[in-house]
Amino acid sequence: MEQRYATSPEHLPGMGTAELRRRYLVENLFVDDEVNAVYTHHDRVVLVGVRPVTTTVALPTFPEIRSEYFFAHREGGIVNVGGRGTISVDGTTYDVGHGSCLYVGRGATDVSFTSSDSGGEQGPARFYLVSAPAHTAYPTTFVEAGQGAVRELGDPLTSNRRTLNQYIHENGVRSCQVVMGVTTLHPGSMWNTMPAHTHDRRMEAYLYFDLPDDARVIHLMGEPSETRHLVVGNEQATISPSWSVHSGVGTASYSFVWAMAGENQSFDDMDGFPVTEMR
Ligand SMILES: O=C[C@H](O)[C@@H](O)CC(=O)C(=O)O
Ligand SMILES: [Zn+2]
Repeated sequence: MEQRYATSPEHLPGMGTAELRRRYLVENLFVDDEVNAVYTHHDRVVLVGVRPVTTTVALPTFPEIRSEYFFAHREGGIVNVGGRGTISVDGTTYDVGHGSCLYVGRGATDVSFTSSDSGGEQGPARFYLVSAPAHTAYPTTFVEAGQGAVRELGDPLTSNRRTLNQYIHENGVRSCQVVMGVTTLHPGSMWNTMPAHTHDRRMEAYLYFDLPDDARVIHLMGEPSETRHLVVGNEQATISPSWSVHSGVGTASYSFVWAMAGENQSFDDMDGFPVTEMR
């Protein structure tokens, strides 16, 4: 498990491109038949990528979280950004298609991942797990792609028309900390989360997917008064500390999994600012 310690906004102006990417961009989560994990000390969120190809891949525990099994004192939300696959949780198997979401509650002991058709059009399943510490056990619950609470946002005239699906949230699948969903840009729209915001109560991670291989998302980060950018490829994640803007524009349309954890779960508890104040 890779350790990434928390940073403060004063650190940002001195960082060059390589350091920004090393701290806030996760490039290689999905490797054939492997489990890759990044521990971000921002709200103690762990990001995990699993890409089962030839075999079933079990979720191990990690020395860094000092627990007998991964979900001993954690919960997590999982979205499949690849081809159809299954997730087995203590003997129950969930059929998880592209864009569908499984919440796994604290106490789940044996969790494993399988691709249903790794040679298919969408390739092997790619399971993206966002985990945070949990104080109690909520039931493991599956949500089919598109069956969350839907918000239609933006306008094609400003190139930010998008459909947001909330899967794990206050009025949907319950959790201790993790709030999670998927946003899909409409064809011809390129901007996500513009106008942008921060939320000092929660960190947030974005995993961009369904982006063509030769396209990129220019992802903005930093305090609104001092922004930087990351150039992000398909199936790469960005870590956004509570003090950071998180908004991007693609060179093609795309989707992304957004996930948050921290002080509260209130989706609308955001700190907005006019775009004219950004620097
Ligand atoms: O705090 C909420 C998150 O930044 C995202 O849900 C925003 C988003 O998906 C969008 O505007 O497209
Ligand atoms: Zn946000």
